[in-house]
Amino acid sequence: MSATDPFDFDLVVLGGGSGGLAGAFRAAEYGARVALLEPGELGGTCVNVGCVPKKAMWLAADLASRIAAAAQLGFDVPATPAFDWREFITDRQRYIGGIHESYRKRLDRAGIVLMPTLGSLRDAQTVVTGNGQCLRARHILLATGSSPQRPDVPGAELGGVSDDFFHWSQAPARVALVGGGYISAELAGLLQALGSRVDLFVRGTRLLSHADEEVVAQLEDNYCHLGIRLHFGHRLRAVEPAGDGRVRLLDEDGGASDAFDALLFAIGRRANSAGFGPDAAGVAIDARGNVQVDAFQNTSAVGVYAVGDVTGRETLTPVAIAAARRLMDRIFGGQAEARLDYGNVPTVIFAHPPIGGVGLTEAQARQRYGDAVKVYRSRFRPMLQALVEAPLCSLFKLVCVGEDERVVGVHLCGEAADEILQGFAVALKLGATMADLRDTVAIHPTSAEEVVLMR
Ligand SMILES: Cc1cc2nc3c(=O)[nH]c(=O)nc-3n(C[C@H](O)[C@H](O)[C@H](O)COP(=O)(O)OP(=O)(O)OC[C@H]3O[C@@H](n4cnc5c(N)ncnc54)[C@H](O)[C@@H]3O)c2cc1C
Ligand SMILES: NC(=O)c1ccc[n+]([C@@H]2O[C@H](COP(=O)([O-])OP(=O)(O)OC[C@H]3O[C@@H](n4cnc5c(N)ncnc54)[C@H](O)[C@@H]3O)[C@@H](O)[C@H]2O)c1
Repeated sequence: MSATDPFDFDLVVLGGGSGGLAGAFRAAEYGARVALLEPGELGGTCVNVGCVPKKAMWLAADLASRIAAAAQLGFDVPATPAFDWREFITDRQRYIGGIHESYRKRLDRAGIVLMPTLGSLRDAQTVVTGNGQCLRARHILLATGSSPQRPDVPGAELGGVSDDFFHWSQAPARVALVGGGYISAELAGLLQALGSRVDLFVRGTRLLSHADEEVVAQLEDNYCHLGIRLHFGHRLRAVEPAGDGRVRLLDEDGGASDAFDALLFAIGRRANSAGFGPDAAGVAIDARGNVQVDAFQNTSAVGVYAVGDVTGRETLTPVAIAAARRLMDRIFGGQAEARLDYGNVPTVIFAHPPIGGVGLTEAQARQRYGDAVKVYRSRFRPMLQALVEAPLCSLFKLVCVGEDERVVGVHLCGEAADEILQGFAVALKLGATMADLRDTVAIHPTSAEEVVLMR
């Protein structure tokens, strides 16, 4: 702080996860003096108990399926190979340790002051650290993320949440998952592939209510073929012990489930908005606990901003990162209109096979454009599945509107959907039409070519 500058920092960031780190680095690139407060491991949910360890487990599960396919195709490998989960986790955690280390080095190089502490707001320009130190800040970024929820039913403490899953050291023989969203869909596929028998208990009538219904139905069909048991319309009343450390689910109709070795709840997350003292700075929180922000990530307190899961908007890592970077471009980079366009965010669920989409689902498009909607679809067996004579199918679907058949939705369920979607998300954002796709020469033989060959 200079004699004339009342501020210790140009920016103080609460939270060293996806959004907080991205904001801190971008601000420092513009020459801002930045402090980052993070009481836990750098990288937040994504790096430690989210995207990264999840994708590692997904890769292990994908390998298991491919080894099984190899056994059918003449390779001298066992059809159900032994998997040393503990050894894999050691490798996974070493990889994550490398990410922590690289963040630490980058923070050092960027001159960002890292404080291993919780922060709270005293007012809109003052952050108090865990040991009572006051930091005067010209700007404050809230990037405190979210936490997994448990249902409010008797016995809920007998189940775990996704954070607990990442501490497991083996595949339980029988696993129950409660919830029909991203995490349930992902963990069901990977646990089944790694040797567990999975039952999925869903309150509604389908998985993944945000995604295209027909494409989700294809995933559900594939899951049934893989032996995952789907229980729709399940209203959980309680969880009770079933002996030997196992548990049983009781439903509101008086039914009782089989006994399970492990139970995980994946029923959504709640913003970490209570702990940093929003009231002291006049930061408004909505009824669901999310920090309210406008289109420029401004909270109701001048000079205080929020990005990522704590805002409850499109709670995905790349969204938190993009929102934080654009915010810093605006505050420190002189780009007065910089803000994230929350439309057409592509998203992938790392199920088996993966499922992803960008733009409007068919139902959303019909609601908005009525009869002007035209849908193209291709259902096919990828070559590897056909070679091993497995019943698993892919479904790729394009949602178009108007006479020029502008593509407003791309929805893919199938092998490599996770890698294929990104490029088509660019095409959709640029306003591609069916004619543009058809005018693009296919890459053969791939799954991706189906997108440009639809008639
Ligand atoms: C199991 C799982 C899998 C996921 N998979 C994907 C995926 O494949 N792709 C994807 O895009 N997204 C995925 N997500 C979502 C993604 O992880 C989040 O959207 C993303 O991490 C949000 O970033 P964030 O910066 O808002 O919060 P976080 O990454 O959660 O970081 C918040 C940080 O703030 C810290 N903190 C909290 N309170 C304070 C305080 N008062 N002061 C200082 N620090 C504080 C916390 O310790 C934490 O480190 C997944 C999530 C889960 C749970
Ligand atoms: N691949 C990815 O990008 C990825 C992966 C995992 C998580 N995430 C992010 O993390 C968020 C949280 O994931 P999630 O799966 O916990 O939440 P979710 O919002 O995706 O799904 C929650 C599910 O739980 C159900 N539910 C809610 N309350 C319930 C209750 N009391 N009893 C039974 N069911 C209940 C909902 O109907 C819904 O099906 C996601 O919304 C997503 O933004 C992203």
